[in-house]
Amino acid sequence: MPNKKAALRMDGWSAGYGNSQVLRNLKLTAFSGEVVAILGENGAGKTTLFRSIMQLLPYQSGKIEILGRPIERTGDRRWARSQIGYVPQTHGQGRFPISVAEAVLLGRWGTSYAYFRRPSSADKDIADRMLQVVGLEAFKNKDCRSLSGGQKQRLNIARALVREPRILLLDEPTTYLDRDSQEMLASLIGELRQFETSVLIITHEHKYAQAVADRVLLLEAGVLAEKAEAGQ
Ligand SMILES: Nc1ncnc2c1ncn2[C@@H]1O[C@H](COP(=O)(O)OP(=O)(O)OP(=O)(O)O)[C@@H](O)[C@H]1O
Repeated sequence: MPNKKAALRMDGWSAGYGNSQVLRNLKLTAFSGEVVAILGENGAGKTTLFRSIMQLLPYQSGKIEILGRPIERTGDRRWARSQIGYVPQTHGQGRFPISVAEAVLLGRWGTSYAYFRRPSSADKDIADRMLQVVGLEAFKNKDCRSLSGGQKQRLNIARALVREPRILLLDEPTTYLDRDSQEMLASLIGELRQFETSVLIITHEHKYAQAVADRVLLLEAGVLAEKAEAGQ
């Protein structure tokens, strides 16, 4: 059951590229511990919505609040990004000869350790915990290049989770997954509720959205609308 603290609030939000407006007057609230799926056809503006939430687009108009804090200035934007975990659609992992555990630990880079600071035992503990959460514990010493597509997706999620984000954005997480892996991912998303993270998933798979989300929203030509209650 999601608690009713808003992790993200957008109101009257419009955004786009240069003179073109992609998102129009959008209103969106996502609560802590809630899973929200955003459905939309190609070009509907789903990625643009994620870019907006991550404060990567120039401001057009509207209000956005993360954990109750209005995001207005550069410092707010930097802080907002530190609260958000993003799992991209592409694998992105597996190009370097490092272990799965090391790849997950890299997710902590820039939080508690960076250039002249080594990862602490607390960093390593949280990396171990998230490896367990995503079910990759047995693979921790394996070369991350040897993982399957579904396992790489899990690794990406663990790497986002070690930053302890309050909002987790999953961009088309099922793209490279077979049915079994899709089901495993659905149960993993369910488990994420325990962290009181607000999970936003963009997808164009209606059935998957209904199965994993508490709420399903439909983005059509830059306009967001409530679809149907999940599970109906
Ligand atoms: N960097 C950009 N510069 C200009 N226009 C862009 C840019 N990125 C996206 N667009 C345009 O914005 C609109 C929405 O794109 P967006 O990538 O948000 O859609 P999407 O719903 O994620 O699509 P898909 O399902 O195909 O990934 C499209 O018309 C696209 O051409």
